[in-house]
Amino acid sequence: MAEQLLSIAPCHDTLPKNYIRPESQRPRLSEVVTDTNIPIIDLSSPNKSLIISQIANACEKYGFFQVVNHGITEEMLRKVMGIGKEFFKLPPEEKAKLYSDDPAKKMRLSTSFNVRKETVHNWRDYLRLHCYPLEEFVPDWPSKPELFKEIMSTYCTQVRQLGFRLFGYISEGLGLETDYIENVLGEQEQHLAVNYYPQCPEPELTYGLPAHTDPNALTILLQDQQVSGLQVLKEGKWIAVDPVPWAFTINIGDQLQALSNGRYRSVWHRAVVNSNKERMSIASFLCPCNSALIFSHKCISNGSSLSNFEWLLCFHQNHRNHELPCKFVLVLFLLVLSVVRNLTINQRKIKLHGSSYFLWLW
Ligand SMILES: O=C(O)CCC(=O)C(=O)O
Ligand SMILES: [Fe+2]
Repeated sequence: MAEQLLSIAPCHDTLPKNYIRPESQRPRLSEVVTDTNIPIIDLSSPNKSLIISQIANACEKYGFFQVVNHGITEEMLRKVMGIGKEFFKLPPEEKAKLYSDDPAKKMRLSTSFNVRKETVHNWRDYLRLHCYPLEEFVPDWPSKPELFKEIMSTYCTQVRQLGFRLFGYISEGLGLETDYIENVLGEQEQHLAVNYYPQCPEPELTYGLPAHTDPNALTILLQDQQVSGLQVLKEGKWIAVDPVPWAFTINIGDQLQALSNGRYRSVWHRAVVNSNKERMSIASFLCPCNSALIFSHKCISNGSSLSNFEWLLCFHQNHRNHELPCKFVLVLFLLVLSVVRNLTINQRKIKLHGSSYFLWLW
């Protein structure tokens, strides 16, 4: 029901019960570290091998980095942020028309994460759009605000180009051909999420988005310029990734972790909320095409064939939208496969990602 949208509901003085996390799962905001070491990489440097090595280093150590002088103009980014904010200020009846809680929908305005299944909600509304190929999806995008389609489609095209440039640097950093990752991922899907986190009466008790890794290949995030909220997990501590003016925050997703045989990490991250300012972020997700088989290159995986971890990701990618009985068979198949095949990467990683895989799948 559209009334569940936080951007429609009247302001709350206290946090409604169904947003309150159990004590042990709360964000403990006072323990968050402000680490200025999350790498900031200047993409305009004439020294390409320096860019490649900085990105490789960031991917291995952090799984996260920010890029500046990335080629997308400040004017464009201001327009995108502006139109996103305008969208969430539309009158309730306009937003209600776009509301859906069906995760299979390729254009939906929704709230929290998956309101149909979850017991505790997140303090977030979001507009989720499929963006590639544009001509297929743009006709169904919101027609208000008036310039929404025009600005967002230009933005998506530019972000895609930036993503491909980054794939080139990441491939080279792994010792592969420049176009290796682009070729493996195939005719990539691209999704966009405009995340809107309203002011929250009790930010200590809830999340905008709880800890997760991104299941796609690469995420290109435009953060709110005024308000921080993104945090990444490093060595057991949550580190705030404060916005750098008009930078993009880039993170490695699970598919690139698999492709790099775990050398580059898809890092746990979360978004927290605050009591005095609303926040917005715009995430662009580059995803392999549905038929892509993600496995690590033999140079990275020491000549081994598909590991279980890679199989999990392949199956996740290809079957995540299937109905429950089909998923059940797939999970059984995976379990048998796990036993039959000798694991080629260390057990701990497989277990960790196996469990996050099961979370997505269900
Ligand atoms: O809002 C943010 O800073 C994080 C968003 C995010 O992690 C996501 O959309 O997957
Ligand atoms: Fe994320």
